[in-house]
Parts: sequence; structure tokens; C-alpha cells
Amino acid sequence: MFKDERWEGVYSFEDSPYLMEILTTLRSKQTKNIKFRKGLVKLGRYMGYELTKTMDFENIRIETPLEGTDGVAPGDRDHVLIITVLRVAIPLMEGLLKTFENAKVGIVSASRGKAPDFEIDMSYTKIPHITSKDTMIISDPMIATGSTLLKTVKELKKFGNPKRVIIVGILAAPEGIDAIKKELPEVEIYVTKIDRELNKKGYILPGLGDAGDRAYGEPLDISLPQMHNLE
Ligand SMILES: O=P(O)(O)OC[C@H]1O[C@H](OP(=O)(O)OP(=O)(O)O)[C@H](O)[C@@H]1O
Ligand SMILES: O=c1cc[nH]c(=O)[nH]1
Ligand SMILES: [Mg+2]
Repeated sequence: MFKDERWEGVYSFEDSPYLMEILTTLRSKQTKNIKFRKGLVKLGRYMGYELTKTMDFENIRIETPLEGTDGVAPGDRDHVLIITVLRVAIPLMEGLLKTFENAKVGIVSASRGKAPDFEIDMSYTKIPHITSKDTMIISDPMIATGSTLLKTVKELKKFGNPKRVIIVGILAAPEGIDAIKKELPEVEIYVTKIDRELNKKGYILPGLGDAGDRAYGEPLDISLPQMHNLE
């Protein structure tokens, strides 16, 4: 885990060759949907494992068949709430759930509009009650302008006060981290890698392209009511 000195509470995993190997597969334009989703699941599992190193565990005493010994019980690992920002956080969440198998899950549907406004449409949220025991992990693979996550964290504040708010992503642009940290300095951010910059269309460079489309295919640019008119 590598602490980025540009901000407080921002970490990447560029010191882990295996995680960089998975990221390289995700970046490559040769990588098709299934392999892309599998890469996200793997990163979710391993980043989740790395996160456990920052959590409080409980020291316990147990009996082996032979004698008493010290042991460790889950502690905060058993009080996790994963927030999944649609669409592309779904495979990342699947991976996180392999490490945090007792986690509660909340869903936020967010869709970013086009440049220059990047307006966020947040039409659906299903969030369990958030308690002061919970470590809330918000999973969204791409932190570009940061607008999606800013809106998401502000919305989540309505549902309660967790012990920690952690964003887990794959790639971030410095612009997005700046925007989040300026308004929400207490939020911790863990990403596989922090990339160079954003382009004019709000894509991370070098990045991996449109993560949602790469995982699930390019959607039709048409709304449901429009679709019904076609029938
Ligand atoms: O930091 P921002 O500038 O807000 O951009 C990041 C958002 O863009 C992508 O979602 P998108 O709206 O493309 O939805 P999708 O996952 O359904 O494709 C990505 O998953 C983030 O949620
Ligand atoms: O580079 C980017 C930026 C936002 N969303 C993506 O999917 N990719
Ligand atoms: Mg998209």
C-alpha cells in the first residue's frame, strides 16, 4: 500500500506488482467483457484484503484440542456496508464480498452526463440503515471529475453516520481526488493507481476507457419512454 503525499488519506497499490498486472489487463484494449469483469472481481477481492489491514480486529482467547492460545475475531470486518455505484461497480462489489462476506449492500444508480457539465442523474438508491459501527466502503471503479462520488457521499449522509467512509476505486484522476478531498476531507480513498489527468471529455488518461461499456457493452442512447414509442 502506497500513501500518496499529495493528499491526506489517499492510498494506491502501485507497489503491488500483481495488482498492477491485473490493472494492465484491464487497461489493454484487447481485453474483452468477460475478462474485464473478472479482473474487476479479482481487484475487489485483493483490495478488500489489503483494506482489512487498516481495520480493527478483536483479540480473543480460544482452546485448540491441546491447549489455550490467542486468536483473532473479525471485529470491523464483520461490520461493513458496501455501496455499489451502478453499473461498473457490480463486479468490484462481487470481489469485495469475497473478503467481506457478511457485508450489507446498498445500491446507488448514477449516470454521468456529457461534458462540459457532467450532470449526474441519480434516479434510484436502496441503502440500508447506516450505524456508527459500520465501515462504509463505496465502490466505484472510476474517479474522474469526482462528481458522481461527491453526489453519492452527500446522499448517503441522509442514511446515518458510519465509523469510516472509504472509497474503493480502480483508477482516479488527480482532479477527481482534489474535488472530493476539498469538500469531504474525512473520506479515505484507496485506488489501484492514480493516473495522469482527465481529457476534455472527462476520461481518465491513460485510463482504461469507458469502464461500464467495457464491462457490459455500449448502451443505446435512448430512454425507456422513447423506446416504448418505437413499438
Ligand atoms: O468522477 P466522475 O466524473 O463523476 O465519473 C466517474 C463515473 O463515470 C462512470 O460511470 P458512468 O456514468 O459512465 O456509468 P456506467 O458505469 O453505467 O457506465 C464511473 O463508473 C463513475 O461512476
Ligand atoms: O475514464 C473514465 C471516466 C469516467 N468513466 C469511465 O468509465 N471512464
Ligand atoms: Mg459509463
